[in-house]
Amino acid sequence: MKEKVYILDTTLRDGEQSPGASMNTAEKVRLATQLEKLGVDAIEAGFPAASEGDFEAVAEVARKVSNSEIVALARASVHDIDRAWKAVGHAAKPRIHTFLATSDIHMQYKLNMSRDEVLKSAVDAVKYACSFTDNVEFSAEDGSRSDPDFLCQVFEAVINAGAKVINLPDTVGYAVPHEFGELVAYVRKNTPGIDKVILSVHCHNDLGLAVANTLAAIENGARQAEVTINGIGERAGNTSLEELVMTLNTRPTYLPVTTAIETTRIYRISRLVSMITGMPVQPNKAIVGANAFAHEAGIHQHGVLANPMTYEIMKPETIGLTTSKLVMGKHSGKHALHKHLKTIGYDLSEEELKLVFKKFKELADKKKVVLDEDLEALVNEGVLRTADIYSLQYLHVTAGTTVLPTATVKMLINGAEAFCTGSGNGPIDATFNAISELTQTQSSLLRFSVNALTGGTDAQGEVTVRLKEDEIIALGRGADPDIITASAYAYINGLNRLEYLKENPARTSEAL
Ligand SMILES: CC(=O)SCCNC(=O)CCNC(=O)[C@H](O)C(C)(C)COP(=O)(O)OP(=O)(O)OC[C@H]1O[C@@H](n2cnc3c(N)ncnc32)[C@H](O)[C@@H]1OP(=O)(O)O
Ligand SMILES: CC(C)C(=O)C(=O)O
Ligand SMILES: [Mg+2]
Repeated sequence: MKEKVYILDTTLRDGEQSPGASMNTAEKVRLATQLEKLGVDAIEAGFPAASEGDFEAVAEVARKVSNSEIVALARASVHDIDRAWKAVGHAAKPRIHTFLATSDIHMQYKLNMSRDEVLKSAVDAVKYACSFTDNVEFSAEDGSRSDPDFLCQVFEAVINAGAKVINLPDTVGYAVPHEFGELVAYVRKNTPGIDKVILSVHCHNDLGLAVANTLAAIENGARQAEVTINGIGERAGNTSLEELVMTLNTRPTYLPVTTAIETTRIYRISRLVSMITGMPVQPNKAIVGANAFAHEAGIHQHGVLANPMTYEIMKPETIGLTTSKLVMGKHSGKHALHKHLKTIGYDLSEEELKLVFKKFKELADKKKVVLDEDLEALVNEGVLRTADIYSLQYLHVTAGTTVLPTATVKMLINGAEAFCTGSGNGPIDATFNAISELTQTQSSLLRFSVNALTGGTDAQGEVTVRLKEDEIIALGRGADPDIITASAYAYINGLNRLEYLKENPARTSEAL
């Protein structure tokens, strides 16, 4: 039988201490309701003495949530504890969390207090909080940099004063896993009464070790982990809930513990936190990053198509995603391209695939991600087309603030040279009018879009047009550093496709 590790989520308190991540009451309530559904044992909703707004938010969360404990943070002071209790006293399961620093540097420079004064103040605070509720947590701020014997002395005293949860924070993220694990073991061995309470840890990620330190602590007997969604929190953040829980879930024999977290809710709550706080999740973030279940390299994509477990240690469904993603880019291979083309409606023969694959690689060298629309154009161009009727030979455009935009176009039409001059509202309109005049076509332009294929003012411009003639629709695409030339290529490309589709109506639905 596995022992339970209690999860205290502090996204609404320490997470909110991320610069710019402040949440209002409605946002805190919305998140707290989702955290409750996620199955966290306790929600630290805020620091009621910090402001009227936070007091209100904690009080409202305490009204709305009934399954998870609602925790309010307070300094070791009568005023803060009074505010904390006023805010959470009406919760179905309230907890007061009071804290005081125990490291020499914090006591000397920040608190201006001696060890004896800190010991007394911690005991007084816990006793006062216990006059409201028997559910009191005490944290020794900067515990990991405190003298271990003094730490044990303070813990013993606050346990005797009534604290039910004893928290050992690595406030500044200075600990390393084996050392932090040893400190937890030391505290367990040298604090009388520690087995009657829950030993908790609260790690920060300044060295990127918050999750590793929390795991080391659990390995050594800690049974509450303080975490945040997406690992947000003061400075570099806190232990990330999703990384901790998914490590325990994915490696079930690593530690003999379990949590009550409903993992299939992880992805959506990660998105919600990101949306509410305005803090984007980095794409390569473990578990919830956009790339965590995305594969770009051809060798990986081939493996994943054969059996996802070749390159996926977790099923995407476990965190609430429907599937993993095969991203079409310059590292993709033929297997993935074939499969992807099928999903967007093109079942190509071996020969056709070879042709499109070559063009796909050329395009992928220029573009970061190849979109479905690009693939569609490649298929249309490479497979669904015969020799062009129209091609551009020459284009000269005059445009500016004081001249009528004019375009002179020379084309090859069925092998014969032809040229004419057209005018229009702008240089592209003038070019299109000249081409339309030369080709004597009646198509209408349904869409015209310009994208930069690369960055900077020297970017390749890519133009896409959608043309319609007699109920037949064709896409045209052209690329050139000059967007007027790119537009001419796209228009002529679209006209060639229209001609082809008129001759081959069976291909029409594929080209749409
Ligand atoms: C590690 C952590 O995450 S701790 C939690 C951090 N969270 C916050 O700070 C919440 C937001 N904070 C605030 O809104 C404000 O700092 C308040 C309302 C709490 C206090 O504001 P102020 O009274 O203006 O004090 P200020 O923030 O400048 O300084 C902190 C004071 O608290 C004292 N203090 C710090 N920690 C504690 C503690 N655990 N117990 C008692 N006093 C403490 C400091 O010594 C200092 O006291 P002083 O004013 O007598 O010098
Ligand atoms: C208040 C305490 C638990 C804290 O956030 C820390 O020490 O990092
Ligand atoms: Mg903290």
